[in-house]
Amino acid sequence: MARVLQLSDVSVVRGGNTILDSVSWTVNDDERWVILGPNGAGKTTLLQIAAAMIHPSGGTAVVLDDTLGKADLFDLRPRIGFASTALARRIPPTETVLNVVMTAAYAVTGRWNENYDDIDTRRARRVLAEWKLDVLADRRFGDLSDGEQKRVQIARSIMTDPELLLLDEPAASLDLGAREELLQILGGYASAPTAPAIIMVTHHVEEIPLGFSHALILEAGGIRAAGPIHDVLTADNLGAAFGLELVVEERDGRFAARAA
Ligand SMILES: Nc1ncnc2c1ncn2[C@@H]1O[C@H](COP(=O)(O)OP(=O)(O)OP(=O)(O)O)[C@@H](O)[C@H]1O
Repeated sequence: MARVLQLSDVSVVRGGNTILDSVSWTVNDDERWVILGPNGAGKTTLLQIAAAMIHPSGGTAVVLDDTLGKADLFDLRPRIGFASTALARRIPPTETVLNVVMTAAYAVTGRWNENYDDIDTRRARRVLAEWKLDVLADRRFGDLSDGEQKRVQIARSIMTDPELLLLDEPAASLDLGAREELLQILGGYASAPTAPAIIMVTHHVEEIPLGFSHALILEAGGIRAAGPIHDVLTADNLGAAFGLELVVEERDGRFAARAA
């Protein structure tokens, strides 16, 4: 077991607002975490720290082996897979699905004329097949459905075989069928012994795939609860974070929540 993320007293201050406040959190390489919390709690900001996209205003953040603020991020970034709607908006809609996934090998968005090795092409095609996208390889990204685009984003984020995979609301805006299809593939991926450490932000416990082992509930920039998923995703913890009485149920590894 190796540590992939270690935050010690991390704070993030933006425009005079404390967005994260003294967050201490450790993620190991055999753990798959889900982060939940109300709008504005700081979930995306926490993910940006883990992605080495921003530095903490205070405290220490070690991502993989590098301390943010001291390390050269050029080597670190390709070791981290990241999929979010904000990143997806930067993908040219006319680019083919195969190229969207393959360009991750060069950690670029917006430059689409690199010379690719056969090995990259083969790997991209294998990743596309794993994510049930092989038949769409030559289609334009912008012509895909929301569900297909979300799968392409994740396929792109795992193309480099990352040691840490970060997913910001991968199932947001999907219809029931597309959500379940995504969760099935993601659950299979997360459950495999070879899966990297994963941190996924979501708004709904129903969107947690199988294979996720830990949960962190963020509230107003601080941690309300963090640890093994069954200890953390309780009616008490979630009810307190969201400010209402909840019933939380788990069946066959999937969670559901509703007002009491
Ligand atoms: N650059 C910034 N300057 C000032 N405030 C910011 C900045 N970036 C984010 N914030 C504020 O920090 C808070 C946390 O934002 P963040 O996006 O991390 O929350 P979140 O939990 O992901 O929210 P949501 O669930 O709505 O996506 C919000 O109140 C947001 O308005």
